[in-house]
Amino acid sequence: MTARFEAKILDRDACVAAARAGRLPRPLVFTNGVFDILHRGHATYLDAAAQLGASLVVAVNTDASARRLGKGPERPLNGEADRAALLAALGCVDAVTSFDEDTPYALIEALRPDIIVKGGDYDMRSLPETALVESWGGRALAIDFVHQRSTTSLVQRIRGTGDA
Ligand SMILES: Nc1ncnc2c1ncn2[C@@H]1O[C@H](COP(=O)(O)OP(=O)(O)OP(=O)(O)O)[C@@H](O)[C@H]1O
Ligand SMILES: O=P(O)(O)O[C@@H]1O[C@H]([C@H](O)CO)[C@@H](O)[C@H](O)[C@@H]1O
Repeated sequence: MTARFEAKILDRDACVAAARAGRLPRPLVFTNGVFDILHRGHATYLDAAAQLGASLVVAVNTDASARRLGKGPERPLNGEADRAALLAALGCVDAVTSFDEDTPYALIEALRPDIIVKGGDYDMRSLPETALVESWGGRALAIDFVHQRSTTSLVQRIRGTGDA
């Protein structure tokens, strides 16, 4: 039996087609990231992101793209299919796709979301994606952290190398 949430996982072309056909209602909110070990900070942030619009698309870095971010030699711990599945299982997420580039710029250009968001650890003004979304009248927002959690601190705790 296939889990129902698997239907939310779309390749890039299908995700862009769904957005263009109105199957992802607007305002369309977009975010991206590795989401290696999903934690409460992610869940809270994604729910807040979803409340900014009518539908939420989350794009995960492919494993090759995630490895290039330099989070550690063993990262990502969870492969892209598993990371996408856990995100798709969240009720606040309408679609999950992936990107293989270093940044989601080209995907955002194709999807043309109304709002892009990242967590409060990002300065949105420094991201090239901000000027891109603003070029068609969209907005770029950072959502403040409510729960201090991170995949990196969880890995450190498991290893006994951190106090987080
Ligand atoms: N505790 C948190 N609260 C709110 N948003 C978060 C939190 N942690 C991460 N985010 C946001 O979730 C998205 C994915 O982040 P990311 O995968 O880097 O999570 P992380 O747990 O910080 O991982 P890592 O420690 O590997 O960097 C980003 O937009 C980030 O800003
Ligand atoms: O999970 P992370 O490290 O927050 O995700 C990264 O976000 C970057 C951000 O969108 C700035 O452009 C992105 O470039 C990178 O590929 C990861 O998705």
